[in-house]
Amino acid sequence: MSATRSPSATTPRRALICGVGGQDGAYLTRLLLDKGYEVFGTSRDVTGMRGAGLSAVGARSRVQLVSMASNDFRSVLQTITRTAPDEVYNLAGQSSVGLSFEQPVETIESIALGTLNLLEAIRFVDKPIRFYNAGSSECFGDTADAAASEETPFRPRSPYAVAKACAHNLVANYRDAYGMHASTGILFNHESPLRPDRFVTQKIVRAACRIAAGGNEALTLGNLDIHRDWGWAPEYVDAMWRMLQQDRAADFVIATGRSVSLEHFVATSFAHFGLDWRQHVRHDPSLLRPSDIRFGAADPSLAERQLGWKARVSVEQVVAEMCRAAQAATSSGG
Ligand SMILES: C[C@H]1O[C@H](OP(=O)(O)OP(=O)(O)OC[C@H]2O[C@@H](n3cnc4c(=O)[nH]c(N)nc43)[C@H](O)[C@@H]2O)[C@@H](O)[C@@H](O)C1=O
Repeated sequence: MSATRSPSATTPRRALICGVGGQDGAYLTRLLLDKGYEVFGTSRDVTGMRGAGLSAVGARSRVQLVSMASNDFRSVLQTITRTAPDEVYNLAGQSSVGLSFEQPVETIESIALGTLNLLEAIRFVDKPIRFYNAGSSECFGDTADAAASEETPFRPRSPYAVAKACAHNLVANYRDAYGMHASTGILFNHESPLRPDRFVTQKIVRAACRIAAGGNEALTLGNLDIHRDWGWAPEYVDAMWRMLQQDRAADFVIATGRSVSLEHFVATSFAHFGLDWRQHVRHDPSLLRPSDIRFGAADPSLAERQLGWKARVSVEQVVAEMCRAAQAATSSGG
């Protein structure tokens, strides 16, 4: 089976990235521009969009921004019709697991209904558009018994995970029922300097950086006794692209294959700045989730066999890169 489609020599391929304003949107835009794509990116209201991630990867002026509300079918259909993409990447929707307990309706609507609207709009325009859906390892729930593969059943433990499981099943159904080239990437945690503070990795790294610079503060965290497979986001967007170059659409687990504890992440981050984390971290029970995943572990071997994709960056390198970026921002007053 040939893994890669060859680009046309004359017309650049068009990609539509829904939810371009986040970490993955920025890195994916950069990747696709480098591959010669014409890139359109959506956000709910592009007039108010800061686009700091796009600027950080040097792609702000080269992506064509479009306002689109993915939970509004009219808006989605209009965007697909006007941009006429060859490939659609669905990265839109509420992305915080913690916040999904506070905003369950917005979470379900933006993820599940948003994905359904995109699938329906693509079906409606009846063009051979390839569709990537950002799935999540959160769908597996706890994987204490065995590393999760594409065959592992879902046991979601948050409104976010329930929404992602619904979107995943919709994509599989549209692939089976209508022969659509639609795939879900079941991505485990992937981090970078573009992560907002809402996610634990950036919260830790920036706090350690401030403390190292003389800040008089303690870092408050919820459950330290969790394990995750943390990878490097710029590598993960390449896996997304590879999925859409396959002759046959399928779903893939994307991860490093190694899980470590949050305590290891904290200790490595503080050690980067020459600090002992135990002196600076406090437990805050208000940061505990109503239900959480204790152990998340992945088996990404299918992606290596079929997509030729393998994570190269270790969690320790992720920490080092994030710490360097935080330090550079501090020195430049950012
Ligand atoms: C694959 C998946 O990956 C991400 O979801 P996440 O794993 O929930 O990411 P997080 O960084 O918010 O939490 C990681 C763990 O860390 C624990 N934790 C402790 N103390 C704090 C704390 O203070 N803040 C946060 N945020 N978490 C804390 C928290 O309870 C959880 O067990 C998203 O990209 C999501 O979109 C996605 O799909």
